[in-house]
Amino acid sequence: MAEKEFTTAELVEAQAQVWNLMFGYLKSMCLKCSLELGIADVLKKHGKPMELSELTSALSIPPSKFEPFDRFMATLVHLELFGKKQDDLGATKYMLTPASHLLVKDEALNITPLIILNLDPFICDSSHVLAPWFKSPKESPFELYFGKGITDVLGEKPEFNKMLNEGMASDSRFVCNVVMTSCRDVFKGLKSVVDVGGGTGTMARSIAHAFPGIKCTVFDLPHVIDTVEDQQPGVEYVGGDMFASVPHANAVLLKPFHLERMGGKLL
Ligand SMILES: C[S@@+](CC[C@H](N)C(=O)[O-])C[C@H]1O[C@@H](n2cnc3c(N)ncnc32)[C@H](O)[C@@H]1O
Repeated sequence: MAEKEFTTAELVEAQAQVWNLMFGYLKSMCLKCSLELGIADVLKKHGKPMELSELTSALSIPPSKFEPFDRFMATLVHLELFGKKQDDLGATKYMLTPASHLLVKDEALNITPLIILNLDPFICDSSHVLAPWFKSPKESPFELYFGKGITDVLGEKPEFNKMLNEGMASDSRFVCNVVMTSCRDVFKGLKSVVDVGGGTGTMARSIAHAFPGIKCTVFDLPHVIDTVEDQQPGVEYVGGDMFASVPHANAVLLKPFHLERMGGKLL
């Protein structure tokens, strides 16, 4: 059967689609840049919408970068990371949106450590070798890129281990808040819970705090459990390999597991 011919209009639309994919990484980099500049923190501290000149002054952006910064803010507004409105005098003012609220560092529910983790070259770089990975015997792109699995690298490099644990803990704080306010019923009747791959135990600590009658266990690889400094009484910490055995409990919590980080073993 002859291959379907595409119309010029379809191909022009397709080109826009491919361009969108081609430059998709810039959305992530804009998020990273806004975090590093501390735009959300400055807006939060100011307490009300800010004009561009106020933002550039608070962020110490030099005049030579005013124009690109203006375009950068327009991009962030387009991405709905920040909002803008005109005041009564017609001046454009920038403000926080729910998304940028999550970037404010001194807010309890900020998820900045998770963003820092996932946009660090340590995590991103191996995505450049996806194609060779499909044709290689390596278990993960990470292993192909770094020559060893992420667990081995984390065991050797405490700074990455710390970044991973802080990133996951910030995600857990967020999820805990949502679960504890909206899904409390799932814990009804439980006497014990084991958080498998529970990291530093943020989730288990919250459950133990909210439901003192539930025995909570954090189960993770030994090198992770060994680094937990503030082990809370009432929460048990157990090091081990989930593929060997898991401590017994009424319920098992798995949150969230990246297959690549598990060496692809769950695939
Ligand atoms: C993506 S993190 C999630 C951490 C935590 N559940 C959270 O949401 O913040 C995955 C966790 O699984 C742990 N892990 C990986 N392989 C494991 C294994 N074989 N046995 C137990 N834990 C493992 C990692 O050390 C890491 O802490």
